[in-house]
Amino acid sequence: MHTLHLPPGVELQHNISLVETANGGASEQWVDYKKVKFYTNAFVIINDAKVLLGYKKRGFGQGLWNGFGGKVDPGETSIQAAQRELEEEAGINAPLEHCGVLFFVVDGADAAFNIDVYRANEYTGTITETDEMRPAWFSIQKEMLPPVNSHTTADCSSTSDKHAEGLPPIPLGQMWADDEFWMPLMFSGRPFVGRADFDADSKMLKWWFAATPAES
Ligand SMILES: Nc1nc2c([nH]c(=O)n2[C@H]2C[C@H](O)[C@@H](COP(=O)(O)OP(=O)(O)OP(=O)(O)O)O2)c(=O)[nH]1
Repeated sequence: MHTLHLPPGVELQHNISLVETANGGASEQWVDYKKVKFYTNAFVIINDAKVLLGYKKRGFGQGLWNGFGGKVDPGETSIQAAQRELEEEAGINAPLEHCGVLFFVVDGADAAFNIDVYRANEYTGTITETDEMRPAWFSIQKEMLPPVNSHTTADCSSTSDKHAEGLPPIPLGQMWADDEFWMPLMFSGRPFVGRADFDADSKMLKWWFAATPAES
């Protein structure tokens, strides 16, 4: 297998084999960055049918739907930060599992974001709106499942699952533009890495994603 050329900032924690799943953008070059800050982003996914997102009411990413997360504080591990942020922003606890790493650069920002992405299939507690986030459930539309799975999902459309009945589909038009590339990898349980660069107006300039090979 040929060696993948990882974009600057994307590092592999383990020696896993990866296949490229997406790349593109009008820019030739990746945006330069001087330092890196560490963040988390967590998703609760029930029965592969619905996902909990939060509407960001203020601050960075205001007006967008996203998982729950934020900065890793000094003295905290990434998983501790992910659990704390999920509780602070949605009022719940969940057995989070690491599922991917996203490297995110905004042109002109002082630091790049290294985002550990987590998922869980269950949660405890009462989902609660906070000053920062308004949580809501969305059904996982079939298009968010990778094509390789389409033959296995044809007879059991996730949107017809009783857990997702009546829910709106994931609002990709009101989310960060890179999410459509890696969310399907998260839903299919394929560990992923990727990088997305944005200009100051949140337009995506360049992107690259890879994941472990899909099971055939
Ligand atoms: N889905 C998605 N999330 C992203 C992208 N870029 C990006 O920073 N995020 C996430 C990572 C974090 O969960 C969140 C930014 O964190 P934040 O702005 O809430 O962090 P913060 O420092 O205010 O956190 P806090 O500790 O004050 O809660 O946005 C992206 O391209 N897609």
